[in-house]
Amino acid sequence: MTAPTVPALRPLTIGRHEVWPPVVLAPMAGITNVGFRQLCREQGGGIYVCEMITTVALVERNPKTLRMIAFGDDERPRSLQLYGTDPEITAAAVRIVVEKDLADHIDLNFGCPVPKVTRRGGGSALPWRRRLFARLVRAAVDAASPAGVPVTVKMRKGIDDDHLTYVEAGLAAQDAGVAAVALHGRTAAQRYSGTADWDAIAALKQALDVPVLGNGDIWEADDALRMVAHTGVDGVVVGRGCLGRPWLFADLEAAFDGRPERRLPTLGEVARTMRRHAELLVDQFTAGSRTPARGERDGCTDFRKHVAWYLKGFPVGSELRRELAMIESLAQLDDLLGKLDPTEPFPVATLGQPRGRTNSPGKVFLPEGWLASRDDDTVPEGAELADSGG
Ligand SMILES: Cc1cc2nc3c(=O)[nH]c(=O)nc-3n(C[C@H](O)[C@H](O)[C@H](O)COP(=O)(O)O)c2cc1C
Repeated sequence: MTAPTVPALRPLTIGRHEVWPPVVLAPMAGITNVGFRQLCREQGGGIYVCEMITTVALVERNPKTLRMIAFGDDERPRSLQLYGTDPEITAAAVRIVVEKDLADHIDLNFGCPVPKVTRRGGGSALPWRRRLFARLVRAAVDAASPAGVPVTVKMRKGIDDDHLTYVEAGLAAQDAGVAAVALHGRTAAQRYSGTADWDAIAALKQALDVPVLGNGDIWEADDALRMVAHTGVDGVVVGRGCLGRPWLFADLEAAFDGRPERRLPTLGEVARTMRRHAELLVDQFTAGSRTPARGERDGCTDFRKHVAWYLKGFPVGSELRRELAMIESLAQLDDLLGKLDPTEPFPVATLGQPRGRTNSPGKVFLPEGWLASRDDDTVPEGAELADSGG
């Protein structure tokens, strides 16, 4: 396949931060913790967004939440995603971030499609209540701007095909002073099914003056170049494509630099990446643990969910896979990784294939009367989440 022609390749500018390549690791709850981000950052440049933090938990100084806000010493910009539905609570959370210098960039989550969130009017349901959306974004921007901390929003196309909000919400966010708008080209009803609508991303890019970031279905580096060529976006946001494949960030940097991609890793190289990932998670959990033994066990437990993604397509027996997905220590991991055939070539048939969450479309649960309440700017009751992550 010939490389797509990319119109304009410039560093991505978010406030005063200039980032090359114009690549963002999508926030993924339960995944993009400090250990995983370090692993990805070792591969290539970009913005690497922390797991989602809820504004209520931050304002209440929830200890688990405060531990989740962790960055590497050399991580710049320190990028944090907040989830909130109440402008005042969001502003209070942003003020804490700014006053305590917890982050250099704040992203607001308006993309979450899970029923627990949308049935209370939060996440991807919220932009529908357009006045509240505008008020919320403005509250965050006003609280962050005195410190020069840029605020961005990440959203979906809308609730479903009959209730699209993205252009109107993008313009409102721009008016409120955001530094960029990211669009995942799916509706809430689509969840993670079907393909992302890159035409919608192109339409948003046409409509806005602030940088637009495109999100959805970047599985390989070529996909990122194709998205830029198709939509003209200023940067790409990569989620599931890097699950079990953190080297995607090296490929993306090479692709944006116009260098050839690295050759695909053998199973031995994948095993070394798995070891590095587990080690970084153990470091992360040990830092927040009472004992090193506890930290090692918790780090290994966090690593387990990644095993199947790393081994996807490799001829590895189910018993070994099962054992790897139950590790409790790095020594156990070393022992099991030693049983893999290091010369096994990469399963090329898996290239470009969807990974991670691919669940089917579903009904979007909304608060009663939600669709009839576009201009109601009251905060939906009970929509704040007390707990971060998910
Ligand atoms: C496990 C998982 C957790 C996610 N958590 C968040 C989140 O906390 N905040 C958010 O804005 N999006 C979240 N997302 C959505 C991703 O950021 C991204 O928008 C989506 O996966 C589409 O991009 P992709 O096709 O590159 O995966 C999550 C996705 C997955 C798979």
